[in-house]
Amino acid sequence: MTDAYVAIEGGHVLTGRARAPGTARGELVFTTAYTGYEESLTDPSYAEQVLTFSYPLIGNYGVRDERFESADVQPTAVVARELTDDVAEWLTEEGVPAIDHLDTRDVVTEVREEGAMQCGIAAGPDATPEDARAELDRCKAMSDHVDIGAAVSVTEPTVHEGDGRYDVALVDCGAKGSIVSSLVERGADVTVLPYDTTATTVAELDPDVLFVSNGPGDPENFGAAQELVGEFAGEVPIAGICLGQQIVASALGGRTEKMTFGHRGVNQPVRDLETGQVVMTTQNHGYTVAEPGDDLDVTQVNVNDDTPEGLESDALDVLTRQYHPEANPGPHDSLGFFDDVLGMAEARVAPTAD
Ligand SMILES: NC(=O)CC[C@H](N)C(=O)O
Repeated sequence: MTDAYVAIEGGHVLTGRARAPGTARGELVFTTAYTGYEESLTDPSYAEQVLTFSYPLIGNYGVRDERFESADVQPTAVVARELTDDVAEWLTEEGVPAIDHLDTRDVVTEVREEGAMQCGIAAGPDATPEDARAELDRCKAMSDHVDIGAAVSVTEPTVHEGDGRYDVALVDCGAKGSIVSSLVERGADVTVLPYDTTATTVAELDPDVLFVSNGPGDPENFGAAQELVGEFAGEVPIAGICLGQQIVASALGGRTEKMTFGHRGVNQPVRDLETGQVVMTTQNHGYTVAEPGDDLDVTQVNVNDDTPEGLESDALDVLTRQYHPEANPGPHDSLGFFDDVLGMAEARVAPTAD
């Protein structure tokens, strides 16, 4: 049945089957993750994107909200080879258009060759290719979503209590829930702060770590978070994940750039330059740090393309990762990152004699 359309930048329209009705637009990206569709679909980093799953069957173990990373489905629309009824019903309830029965190999090949592209979606009994094209016409470039932080961040500080051993201020640029829980489980009280929090608020909290979260869009559209990093670097240990790494690098004199199609999946190999060890990581990013700046060292790289996966400064107590150590979805190989981050806090909580 053909009742769903994907209009792709450049003009052509792919056809498929509507699994959740509606119209939408966004940046067309793909993930190779073969598990963790609930986590991916609720990851705020996917805001303003149309998420294509390259794995051919999505939804075969149902939908359970305990696996959600946020309260909402975050991509503007979903594309897959085959979506189960469970996922189709969930996306219908959430009002997020979904399309299957198209050849996702073609979509992935095209995105790999042309880069992440704008697209328009129309799905449902009355949908037409023109509806999809009209959505494409209204689609903005990712970097033009200058207010994207406001759409995904808390509006008021929110406290998640651990056992009070450390105080972490988490700047919420679209944080995944499991970043918060990874810190709370390790004894941190986590104050989740709006993406545009001022230095005065952070100074009043006097945290042991300033942590910049993952999130959607272009890191250059997170000026307030960059200012916080610039203000507190050298005073308070700083950590960042994904968008957080990009924001930290930009704030400390580095530079970010957009990648052709990015890294999205759960088996991206990352090499630690000191130990030589390679770990499998979860990734979801379309920007990368092009230059780390003078203060930060690249300590980990992507095995496939050598892009920076870890940045550190011993002098400034900065530790960031481009991948997602919290997993959800994906392997748990790098959960130790959270111990290392809280290790920086340990030095402040219980300073050693030297
Ligand atoms: N997962 C993330 O934090 C994504 C970071 C950023 N929006 C990017 O696409 O590169």
